[in-house]
Amino acid sequence: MTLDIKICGLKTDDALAAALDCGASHVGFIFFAKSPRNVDKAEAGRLRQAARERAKAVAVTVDADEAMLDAIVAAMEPDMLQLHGKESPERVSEVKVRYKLPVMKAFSIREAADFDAVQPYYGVADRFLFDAKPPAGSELPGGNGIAFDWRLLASLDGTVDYMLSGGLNAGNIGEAIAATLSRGIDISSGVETAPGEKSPQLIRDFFRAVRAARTEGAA
Ligand SMILES: O=C(O)c1ccccc1NCC(=O)[C@H](O)[C@H](O)COP(=O)(O)O
Repeated sequence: MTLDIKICGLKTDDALAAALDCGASHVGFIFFAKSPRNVDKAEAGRLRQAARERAKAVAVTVDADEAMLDAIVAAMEPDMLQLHGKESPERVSEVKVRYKLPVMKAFSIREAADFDAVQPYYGVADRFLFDAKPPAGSELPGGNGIAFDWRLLASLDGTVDYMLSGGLNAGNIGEAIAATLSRGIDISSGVETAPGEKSPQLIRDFFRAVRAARTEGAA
């Protein structure tokens, strides 16, 4: 089974190049002013050119309105939209129709009951992203570098297409892959030296750890 790998919160040419050279399937750009990973629309449009034909460019937004989404879509021509706020199923549908793009809907998970919120989005969102619930006081719905209990994912039907996210890094990705049926993984702060500062070396280390875990799992 292939495993999609999304490197999120990219802002620089060297980090993007490392992600693409390592074989990232998805590269994410954050449009959220309070995030240290927030990127200017035009800059994201410039950066995403390198990803064409190599990886899917994902625009990550939080409860964005039409004006903001229109501007992002026009400036960077994403391949996918990641909705990381409290967007309702109706809103996800509207966004899909308006932009004719696949939508990945993010959910914050801390306990089993958090998966109850996912049900109304089946058949609406194209993919799910399960991330850890932000810690108290965090202004960021994502990118907090904390993991949730992956055993909770066992309650999901095996056909659910999701990306596992939250607090992944080269040290724990082997355990994460072994513990879940995830078809995709998503990482941000685990390949940073400081909030928003992606490290090409940490990106390479992460991919090396993924490859080692997959080889081990296949043996
Ligand atoms: O990363 C951010 O700063 C961010 C801000 C607002 C909404 C979403 C955000 N990130 C979304 C992602 O897809 C991250 O990769 C995901 O939350 C995992 O982050 P991390 O735990 O740091 O690996």
